[in-house]
Amino acid sequence: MSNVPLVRKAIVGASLAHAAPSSHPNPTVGEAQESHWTPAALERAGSTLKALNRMAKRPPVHIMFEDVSYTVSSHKGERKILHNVSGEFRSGELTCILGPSGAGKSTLLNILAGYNSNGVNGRIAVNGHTRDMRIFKKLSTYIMQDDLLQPRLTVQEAMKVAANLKLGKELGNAEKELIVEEILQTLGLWNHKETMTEKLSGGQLKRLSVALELVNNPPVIFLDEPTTGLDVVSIRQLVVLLRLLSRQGRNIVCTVHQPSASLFSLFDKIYVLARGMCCYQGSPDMLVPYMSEAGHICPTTHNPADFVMETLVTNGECTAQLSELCQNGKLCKRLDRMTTRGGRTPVLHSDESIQRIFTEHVTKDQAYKVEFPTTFWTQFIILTTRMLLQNKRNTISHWIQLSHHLLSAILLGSIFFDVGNNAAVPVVNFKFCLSCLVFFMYTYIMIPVLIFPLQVRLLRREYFNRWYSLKAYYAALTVSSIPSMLILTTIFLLITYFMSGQSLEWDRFFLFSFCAVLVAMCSEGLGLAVGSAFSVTNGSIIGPATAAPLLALSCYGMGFGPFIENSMKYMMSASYLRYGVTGFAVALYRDRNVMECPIDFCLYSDPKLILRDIGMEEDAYGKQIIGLIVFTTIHRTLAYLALRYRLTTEFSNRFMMYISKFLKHR
Ligand SMILES: Nc1ncnc2c1ncn2[C@@H]1O[C@H](COP(=O)(O)OP(=O)(O)OP(=O)(O)O)[C@@H](O)[C@H]1O
Repeated sequence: MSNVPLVRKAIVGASLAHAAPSSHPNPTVGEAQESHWTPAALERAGSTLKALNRMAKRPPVHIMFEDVSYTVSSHKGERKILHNVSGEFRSGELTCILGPSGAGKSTLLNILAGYNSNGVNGRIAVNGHTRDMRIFKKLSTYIMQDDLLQPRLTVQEAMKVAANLKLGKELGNAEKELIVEEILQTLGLWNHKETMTEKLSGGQLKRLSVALELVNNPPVIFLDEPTTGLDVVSIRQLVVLLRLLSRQGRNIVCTVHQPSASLFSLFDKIYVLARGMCCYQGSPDMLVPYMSEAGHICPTTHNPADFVMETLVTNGECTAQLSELCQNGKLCKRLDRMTTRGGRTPVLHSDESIQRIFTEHVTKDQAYKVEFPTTFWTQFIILTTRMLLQNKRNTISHWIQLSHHLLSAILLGSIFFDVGNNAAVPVVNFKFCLSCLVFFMYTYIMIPVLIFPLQVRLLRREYFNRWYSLKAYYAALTVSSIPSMLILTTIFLLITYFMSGQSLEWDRFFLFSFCAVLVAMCSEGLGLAVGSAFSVTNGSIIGPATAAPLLALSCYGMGFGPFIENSMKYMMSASYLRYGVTGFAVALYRDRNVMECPIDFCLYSDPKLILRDIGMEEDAYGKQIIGLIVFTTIHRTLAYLALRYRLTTEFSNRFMMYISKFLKHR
């Protein structure tokens, strides 16, 4: 391909280097405040990111990909989303992946960040070596389009958690605080450090997403549509910020829908995708000459980004033509000497020097240690503290749950008022046990089914960016839910147990309550398993649908206990609810004195007979507790595996693929 002599003049837009000098003695403190958050202030603020620069130097990371294709399978057959695209993204550069909607931008970013691996073919290399995901994940961070931030934490608290998890013992507390302060000041968030994350504006949220991931100074940052939903000023501020971060030696790659002309000129490199093919790769200045070479002349008054998008969308043959011209990304159009509009020349390492620095760091640098920066216990303590703080601040949820437990307890207490020691109505008291069982089952299955899918989205970014291990998160999740569960369960039981007139023996109350807590924990485990694997909509169907047969099995045999068939006994032992209801009944009736009989004759004055006729005569309390503990462990392990599978692979894609393959072969 011949070089095009025509080099388009600098495109519209204020140059960073033309910014006026600061009058503030400390630019990071004064000028990065929101009201003065100009590109010039940012540029100067960035140069004073001393704390970040003091951290372990990260090697330049240069990403090269060759003939990358991505195929998805569905019931309609296979569909190729990316068609053997190639390209390279270099350290010290800010790259923009551009293209019409549905071109495959997010898909390419997902693949390069390592978020998608299923159905991907081709070669992805990091500094000349085939990418090792375990190492690459430590060097890169991925800020996704729909990233959610942890709620009920202030900006500073969120940053502190990030620093404690991501920096570990590498630095002391004072240094971590300094880094947090500097990043917040640079990103114009220092004045909002006490603001709760859910109260931040869209632009501030995006900046906080970047700030959280900057804490450990990653050499590669991927951002999917960071400018979506922001106004022009915020977009510009964000891109200027990314540009200055790239100037510190980072490799920053983002997708942008439709950059304005001034924004376009801020990127060092443009990678144009259309219909899963690369149509251009190179500096923004070279795009117009490149298009002219292919016979598409951009009017001088036109924004080159708009022009290329319009041409690709309206001219069907243009995609294939441009893709051929740049060899689907194998060719990169650069100026011979790439100078920025301030006269500064970014240092672009030759492949050999990058290779050398990389190899040195592989052996020496902390960055290449594969383990997490903190130990399991540190992660567990930080995450448990965060979850307890978030739970404590969720006052609306507390009131809802407290009201739910109080009202349900009063309702059940009223329905079954004083039936506990009445030998004339033993079946009614058994129904009381069943009602308590249903209460604990539905309450504790449905809470995680409804809440956990959102938690999974919150967890996704932190887990993918290796803040902590899933085991530590899961252990913290389990432990942090126990205090409120214990308090609410005790309130419910105190009311219902005494209102329903059960035997006033503390040991019976304790055994009944212990069994109730285990039913609640076991149900919560089941709810977590459903919430980990399914969306709220599907989970709301699957949760109760799973519980219904278990409930039916738990009360089978009422009235004909001695005649329950062996096959049914086996099936009933597969329902954790059977252990629960048996535990309740045994706690109330085993080794108990004769009950009161307010009428002439009561068949069930002897509690032994009740246990016999509901088929629980032979059942020991300890066996029920062991059964509940075993099922709690099974449910919670299933939940952990479902969560892990969902976070580490494209679970739903694979699942759908297997289903479609299965249907096809029938
Ligand atoms: N797992 C999948 N299954 C089926 N189709 C998929 C899958 N992932 C992506 N696609 C399809 O691939 C195409 C490219 O999707 P992608 O999200 O990468 O586009 P994009 O360029 O980021 O679009 P936008 O700018 O609108 O976000 C779309 O048509 C999308 O429907």
